[in-house]
Amino acid sequence: MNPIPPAIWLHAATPALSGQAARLGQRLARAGIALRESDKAGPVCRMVLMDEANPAQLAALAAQGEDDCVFALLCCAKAPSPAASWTVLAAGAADVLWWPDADADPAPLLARVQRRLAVAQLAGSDAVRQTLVGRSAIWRALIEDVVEVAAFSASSVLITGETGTGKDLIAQAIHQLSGCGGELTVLDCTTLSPELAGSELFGHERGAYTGAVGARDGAFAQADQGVLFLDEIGELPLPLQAQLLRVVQEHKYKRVGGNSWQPSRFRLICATNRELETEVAQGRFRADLLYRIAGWRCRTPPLRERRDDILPLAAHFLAAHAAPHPGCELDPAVRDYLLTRDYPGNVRELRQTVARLWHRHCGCGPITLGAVPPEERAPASMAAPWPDAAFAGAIRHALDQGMSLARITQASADTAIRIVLEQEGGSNQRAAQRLGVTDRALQIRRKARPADGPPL
Ligand SMILES: Nc1ncnc2c1ncn2[C@@H]1O[C@H](COP(=O)(O)OP(=O)(O)OP(=O)(O)O)[C@@H](O)[C@H]1O
Repeated sequence: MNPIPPAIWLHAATPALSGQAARLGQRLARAGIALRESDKAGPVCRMVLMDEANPAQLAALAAQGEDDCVFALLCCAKAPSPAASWTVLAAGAADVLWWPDADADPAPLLARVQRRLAVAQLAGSDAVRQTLVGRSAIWRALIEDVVEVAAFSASSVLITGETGTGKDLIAQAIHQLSGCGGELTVLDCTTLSPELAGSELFGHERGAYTGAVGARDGAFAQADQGVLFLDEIGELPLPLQAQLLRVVQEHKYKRVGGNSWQPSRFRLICATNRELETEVAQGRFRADLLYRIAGWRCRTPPLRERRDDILPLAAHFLAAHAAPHPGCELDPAVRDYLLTRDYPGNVRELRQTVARLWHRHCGCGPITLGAVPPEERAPASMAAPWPDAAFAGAIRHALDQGMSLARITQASADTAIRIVLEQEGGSNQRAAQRLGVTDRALQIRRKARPADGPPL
C-alpha cells in the first residue's frame, strides 16, 4: 500500500474555538503533519473542535458531510459525560475524543487518522470497487467495516444476510484483504453428511473406517495459514456443531482415527442466511459456538435497502455480458423497470434479470422494453396508483379540521419517517436510505422536532 498522504481538515465549531484549532494545527505541523488547504480533493479526515454537544455545534459537525470521516474533539476542561459523547457520535462523528489541551501530544489522534485513511484508500481501490459494486451509503459503510476487520485484525467473522446479497463475495474479499498468503478453503455446510462430516472437516487416518485406504487431510488442515470459509453454518447439525467447539477456540484438532492433536492456524469466516440468535433460542444452534464464530459480525443488506445500487450493479453485470459490444446501454424505460421491480433473490436475481434482458436483446443500440420477458412485465405496470382514494380521504379530513398546507406537509413527512423508522427497527441509516435522504438530513430533522411534538 502507498504511504498515506496527510489529509486532515480542521474546523472550529464556534469562532471562540478558532484559536484552539490554530494551536492544534501548529502542534500537528510540528509532528510532521500538514493540514489540507482545501477540503475538496480526495479522502480527508475532518476534525471538528467543539466545546459542547449543543444543537448549533452538532449541526456544525453534521455539516461536514457524510463522505469523509469526522472526528469530534471535545475541547472542554471536564471530560464529556458518556451521554454527551453518544450524542456527538449519533450526530455523525466517527469517534469522540476529549481534547482539553490544544498542546497535547497528537499521537492518539494521528493513529486514528492513519487508520481511517488507510481503510478509505483500500475501500476505494479498483480491486474492491470493481468486485463489490455499490455506492449507497449503507453499502459503503459495510465495505469500510469489512476492509477494517479484514486488513487490520485477525478476528473470526460471521456474515449474515438474505440469499443473494453478496456474503460469498464478502468472504472472498476478506481473504484477499487479509494478506495471509494462504488459500481460501470453502466448505458448504449443507453438503456435509453426518457419516462423512468428520473426515471432511478433520481428515482421517488410514484404516479409520471401512474404505479409508489412505490418510486424508480435512478442511482444517487445508486451511492452515489461510482462511476457512464455512458457508451456510446455520445448517450444521447440532452434533457437528459440538465437534467444532475445540478447533475453533484452540486451533487444534484430531483426525478421525488419530490420537495426536494437529495444529492449524486458520482464520475463520462463517456465513448464514439464518438469524442465529433465533436458532439459539429455538435450540437449533449452540450458543457457545455462536460466540466463538462471531468475533466480528456484518450483515449484507437486501437489495431493497440499497436501491441506489440497482443501476450500478445492472451496468456491472451488463458490461460482463456485453464486453464484445462496449457501450451497450439500457433504455430509460428499462432502467425504470429495473428500479421499480422487486428482487426477492436480491443481487443474484438482478444479475439473472440483466442476463435475460441481454439474451433477448439483439442488434445495436440500447436494450429496450421488448427485451423484458412477457411473464416479467406485470410487476412494474401493475403497481397500484398513488396517491389513492384513501390518501385523498385523509387529506380531506385534515382540511376539514382547518389544517394549513404547511401543517399537512409536515405531518405527512413525519408520518412517513415514523413508519419507516418502525419498519427498520429504529435504524436511522436504513430509514434514510428508504426515504431517499441522507443520514444526517434525517438525524437533523428528527432532532429539530418541537419539544411538544410527538418523538420521531
Ligand atoms: N455488491 C456486489 N457486486 C457485484 N456482484 C455482486 C454483489 N453482490 C452480489 N453479487 C453477485 O450476486 C450473486 C450472489 O452473490 P453471493 O453468492 O455472494 O450471495 P450470497 O449472499 O452468498 O448468497 P447465498 O446465501 O444464496 O449463498 C453472485 O453472482 C455475486 O457475484
